[in-house]
Amino acid sequence: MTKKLTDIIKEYPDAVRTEKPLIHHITNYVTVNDCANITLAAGASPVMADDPEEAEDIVSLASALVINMGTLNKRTIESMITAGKAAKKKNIPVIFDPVGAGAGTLRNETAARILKEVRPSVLKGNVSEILFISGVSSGAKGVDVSENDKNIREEIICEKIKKLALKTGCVVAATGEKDIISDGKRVIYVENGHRMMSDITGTGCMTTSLTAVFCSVSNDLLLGTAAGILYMGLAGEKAFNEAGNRGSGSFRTALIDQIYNTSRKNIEENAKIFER
Ligand SMILES: Nc1ncnc2c1ncn2[C@@H]1O[C@H](COP(=O)(O)OP(=O)(O)O)[C@@H](O)[C@H]1O
Ligand SMILES: Cc1ncsc1CCOP(=O)(O)O
Ligand SMILES: [Mg+2]
Repeated sequence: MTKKLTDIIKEYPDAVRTEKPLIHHITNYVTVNDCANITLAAGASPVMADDPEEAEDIVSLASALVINMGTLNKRTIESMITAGKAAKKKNIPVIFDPVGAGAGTLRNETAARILKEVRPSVLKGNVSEILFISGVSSGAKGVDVSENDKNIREEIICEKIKKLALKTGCVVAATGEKDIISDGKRVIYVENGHRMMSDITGTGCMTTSLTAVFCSVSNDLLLGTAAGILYMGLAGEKAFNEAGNRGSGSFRTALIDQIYNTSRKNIEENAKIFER
């Protein structure tokens, strides 16, 4: 089964470089530049456009839409809903990252509203955000995973994700040391990555951008999502080997370099992706 998954996913980077899909982002102002650069590094083309007046025009040109609620405000909420609905109408995959869900009323209500009104194709967040949306009260204080949630048993997370996928109709992914992805029936685990990835802001957001990139060239959103997470994890491991000893700034640059230099050999030799 592992061989089959990697055999499919290893074709995606070449497809992206051939098709150069446009990825519309409505995202936060903390990590927006890293998201644009990781999208380019993967061979796709980013456009960041968050005004309600142009949301529909821009998304109609795109091959995928990222909705990232990291620095939410009333104006961008309107854009997220408008662009999200327009994308769904045109069958453009919508990747929703509910950054900070659980941290306050505006975020919590907006996440619920986007799930209900847009019905995203993929819901991808860190384990605290996904557990909160699935109804488990989260100990998270902001946008990072809580210590408490890091220790929740894998089987419990897996069950919650499967149920949430069935309830929302989304492919659901929870990231962390181990990443778990499900469409409600199939469950994929990715065990690549490095703990230094949580020493910089933006690894989650960049993973969401990559998920959108690969979903735009895949006809299987479960595999497109797994690919975004897998390639980010593989890049994290190599970036650590190359630059981890220099510190977190160099590690961040090395991560983008590794996506730029993604190789078939790396996925063939190092991917730890399993379907159980
Ligand atoms: N302890 C860890 N070990 C390995 N990979 C990790 C670890 N923590 C996070 N990652 C990886 O970092 C990326 C971002 O995940 P995460 O930190 O959960 O998201 P966020 O930045 O949204 O909180 C994912 O690719 C995930 O697999
Ligand atoms: C720090 C911060 N605050 C609002 S959005 C954001 C970035 C979150 O990025 P990530 O989810 O990739 O850690
Ligand atoms: Mg995040």
